[in-house]
Amino acid sequence: MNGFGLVALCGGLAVVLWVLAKLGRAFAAIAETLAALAVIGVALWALLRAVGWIVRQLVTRWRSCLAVLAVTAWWHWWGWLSLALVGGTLALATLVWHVVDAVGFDRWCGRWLRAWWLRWAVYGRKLPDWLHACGLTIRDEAVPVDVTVNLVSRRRKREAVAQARQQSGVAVPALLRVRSGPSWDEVQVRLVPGQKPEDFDDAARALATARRVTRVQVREVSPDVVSLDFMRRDLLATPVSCLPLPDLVAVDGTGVDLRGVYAGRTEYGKPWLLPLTGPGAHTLVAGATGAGKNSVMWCPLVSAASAIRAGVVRVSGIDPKGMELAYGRGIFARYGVSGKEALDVLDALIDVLEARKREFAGITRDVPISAENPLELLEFDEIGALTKYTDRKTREAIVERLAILTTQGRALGFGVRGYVQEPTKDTVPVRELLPRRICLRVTSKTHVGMVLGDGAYERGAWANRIPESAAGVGYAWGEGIREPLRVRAGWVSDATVKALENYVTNGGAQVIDLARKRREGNARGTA
Ligand SMILES: Nc1ncnc2c1ncn2[C@@H]1O[C@H](COP(=O)(O)OP(=O)(O)OP(=O)(O)O)[C@@H](O)[C@H]1O
Repeated sequence: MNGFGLVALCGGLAVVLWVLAKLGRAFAAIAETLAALAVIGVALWALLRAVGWIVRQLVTRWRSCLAVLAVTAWWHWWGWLSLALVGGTLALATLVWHVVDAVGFDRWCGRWLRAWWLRWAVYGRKLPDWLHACGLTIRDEAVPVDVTVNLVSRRRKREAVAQARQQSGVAVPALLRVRSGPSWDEVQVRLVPGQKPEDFDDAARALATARRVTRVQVREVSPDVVSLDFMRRDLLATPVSCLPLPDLVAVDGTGVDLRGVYAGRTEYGKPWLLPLTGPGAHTLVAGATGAGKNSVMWCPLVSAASAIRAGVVRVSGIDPKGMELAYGRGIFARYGVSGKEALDVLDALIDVLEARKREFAGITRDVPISAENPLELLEFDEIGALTKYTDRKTREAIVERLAILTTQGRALGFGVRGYVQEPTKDTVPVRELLPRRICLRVTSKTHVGMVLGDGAYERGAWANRIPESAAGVGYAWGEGIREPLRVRAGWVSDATVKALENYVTNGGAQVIDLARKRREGNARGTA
């Protein structure tokens, strides 16, 4: 290579080196810019997430946020000592209030504090896990599941599982609201697409186990919101009393609303009202022996005592056992024990029904209840004894008359209430004609469906699990009750039945002598 070639080579190398150096600098500047942009981007992203979190907390937990803000502001301006003093005084005042007036405290303060605490400490933290464990989450199958479990500690493990669940596309119903009553927590959740309220019905028992309570009631609040009601305390654990008999002197009118008379207490601590007239007055009460069917019969009668006394309600009784109703015989205007006597009672009622039809046809669509046209209430104890376990002719005649009374009776002022141990269609052929159903303790899960209808057990009517010690406890469903309602009938002692008899008869039984009427009728027929 000559001198010129060498110079050209060196020159070329120098140019390449210069270009490379320029390129290196340009790349370094680009990389620096990208790194700076990445840092700014990450910082912005973190900031946005933080702002989003704060806004979410402010919206969803505004009370807690306000409390934290107030405490911080107090600390900042007036110092920790005054804050501790005020906090201590408030805590002491709350404690005294609770001790002096527990009911008032719970109503005005306790339930808010408890709801707030339960949301933070229990439902907010644990509900997503319970819902997931009970199969109440929806997983997006398109996203691969990647669960990482950290075994270091239970808390870290739970966080890791929760995070894994989030990352794996699992949609968990959102917790909307927690309310806490004296015995129930109402926890509202929003369903995720793909879920239906029935899914929660099916999981009710599993949820109860997860929360370690004996009962969970699922209520549909709106199409996509359900309330999971957790029963913390059983308000029906002890017997419920019936109403006292009215003061004889004080009663001028009847003062009884027959569309809803007191029959006991509901599991929510409210009075349980049963209609004796109007839609849904015909009632079927089912329960195994000793379940407390008679308190469902006596308690409303005690509540309607002044109306019975005033003649606005006329009670008839069919008592195949000849024991239960016989104890308050004077209360019943008509009374029968045997199949034949039962037919007499039913025929007498049908006579009144026909007479009312003739009198009111074309005048009114509903017979007004009054002393002239009283509510004719039929109490039919052990209905199965005469609708199944008797001779075929009597059985058919009784079923036929019951069908007439139940299908035509409502508008004409008649109410039929039947009590049965075995609620099969075979035993009570008129079962479907008694729309209001009450299921006390029964011996089998299938009986729950027979009494309350399909799906009642799944929706929380666990009547086969009522303990023998809880006589009078049962589930009511039908007419105006959206979810099975746990109730306990008011306990009526023998002395109260006697007092009721004495009260409504004004000291002496006023009964219609059906046998004499029949004899008179026969005599008229022969003449
Ligand atoms: N509401 C109630 N609260 C507490 N105890 C009750 C209640 N109702 C009934 N009992 C008690 O339970 C027992 C059985 O009640 P009851 O006679 O009403 O049962 P039943 O369902 O009519 O049984 P059977 O069909 O055998 O006559 C009674 O001894 C009574 O003391």
